[in-house]
Amino acid sequence: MNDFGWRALGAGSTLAAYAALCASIYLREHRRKAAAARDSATLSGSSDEPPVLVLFASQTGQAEAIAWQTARQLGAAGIPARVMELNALDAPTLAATRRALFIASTYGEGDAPDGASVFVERTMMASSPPALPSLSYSVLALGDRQYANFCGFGRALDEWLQAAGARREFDRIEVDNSDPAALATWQAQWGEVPEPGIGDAAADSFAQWRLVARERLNPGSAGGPVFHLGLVPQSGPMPPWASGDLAQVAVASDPTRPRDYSIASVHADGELQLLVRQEQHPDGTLGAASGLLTSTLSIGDTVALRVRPHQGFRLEGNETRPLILVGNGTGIAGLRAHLRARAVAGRHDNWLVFGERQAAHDFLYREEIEAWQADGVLKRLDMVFSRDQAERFYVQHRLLQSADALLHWLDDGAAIYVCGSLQGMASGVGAALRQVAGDTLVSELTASGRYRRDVY
Ligand SMILES: Cc1cc2nc3c(=O)[nH]c(=O)nc-3n(C[C@H](O)[C@H](O)[C@H](O)COP(=O)(O)O)c2cc1C
Repeated sequence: MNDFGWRALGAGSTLAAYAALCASIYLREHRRKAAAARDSATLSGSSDEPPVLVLFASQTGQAEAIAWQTARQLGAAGIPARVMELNALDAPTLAATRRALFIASTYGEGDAPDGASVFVERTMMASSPPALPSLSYSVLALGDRQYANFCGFGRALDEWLQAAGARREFDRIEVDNSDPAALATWQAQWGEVPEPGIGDAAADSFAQWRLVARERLNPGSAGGPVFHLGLVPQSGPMPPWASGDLAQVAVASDPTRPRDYSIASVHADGELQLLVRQEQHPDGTLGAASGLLTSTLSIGDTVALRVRPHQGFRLEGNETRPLILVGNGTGIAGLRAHLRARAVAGRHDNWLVFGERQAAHDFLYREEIEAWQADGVLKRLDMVFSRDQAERFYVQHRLLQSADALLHWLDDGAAIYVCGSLQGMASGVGAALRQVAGDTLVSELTASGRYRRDVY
């Protein structure tokens, strides 16, 4: 599942049930975040009723979208609600809370998503965890049964809350991908179900996009073939997106699991570009989505696709900071979109640390990266080819070697963006960062949005 350029297993089909909603209302919702809590408060029957905390633990935004929708539903029922990322919650606030709803996804191998990692470290693993005798709570756990630790984090959170003495208001609900029944059960708990309900109107938001370009970028590679693709809508204008966002590709043979790809271009490019590694199964057949995109489709053919906001990997909030961009393989896609955005914005304080196998075959987007280096869009470039020397050497090793520079950039306020394989690369980069900068600083960077990951 590593580095095939898609993350279908995880981000697939619950998204299918949400992405249309998200696509149409996400930006509006984002702007309404501050207003939402206020709205719900004014809808409350009694002004001194403390708000219900609606807490989300999210990696790619699904749990967050459900949290906002749940808060709106509560507001409509006259119950004031306050939405918060779990990382923003501290033990005293939780201990003082009477009612909380937790919406939590699972990543890695049963781990918390990045949006909860600081809460796990500071509160769940604290040597003296808080006592929560006055808290009544419910958990909605998002996950995918294809993973061994189905809903692992949601379950761990539920158990931790029990152990802290909190009272379960409703039994934990576990959502396997788009399972509409589970989502409907969750909604039914919070009063009248709004129109549209969670997941409604999702299926029709895919549009047909035409493949206008396809080029293999790594001929001769020892790894799977990697293709750069260009797509434009078959009709109508291109929908907006920001660097960091994802594109979902629908697969006819597997309609409940659309595949997510990091968008490699910016809107101003006039083309939605993807970088796709062709996945080959042991029996020789190609991966459903990667095979469709890299082999079955011909130039001029169309594919069902939609843009998916990925708030957690956007540049928002870090526009004026130096950027350290770290990745491997097809992870260059998300980093390239950010670098193209930075070039347009005239921000040249960018450091790219990118890993692949061999310079001769795997230097993806070589001309572009070298041009950025030449014209200063990249202030620093570290290309790390693992197989060009006797000992395997990866991006995390380069970061360790460059500890002084890393600390210097962080001192200057840099934000770190990591895109690519979760196993091996992103986990190794996380460990290297902790080794160089210390656990406390890394937690602070995560909590303040200066350490963001698009990993799969
Ligand atoms: C790399 C990766 C690892 C995942 N690991 C698990 C897992 O161990 N257990 C599980 O139930 N779901 C797992 N998932 C599925 C996600 O929890 C699920 O897609 C969830 O709905 C995502 O919600 P979010 O967008 O709020 O983060 C994983 C997904 C990805 C992409």
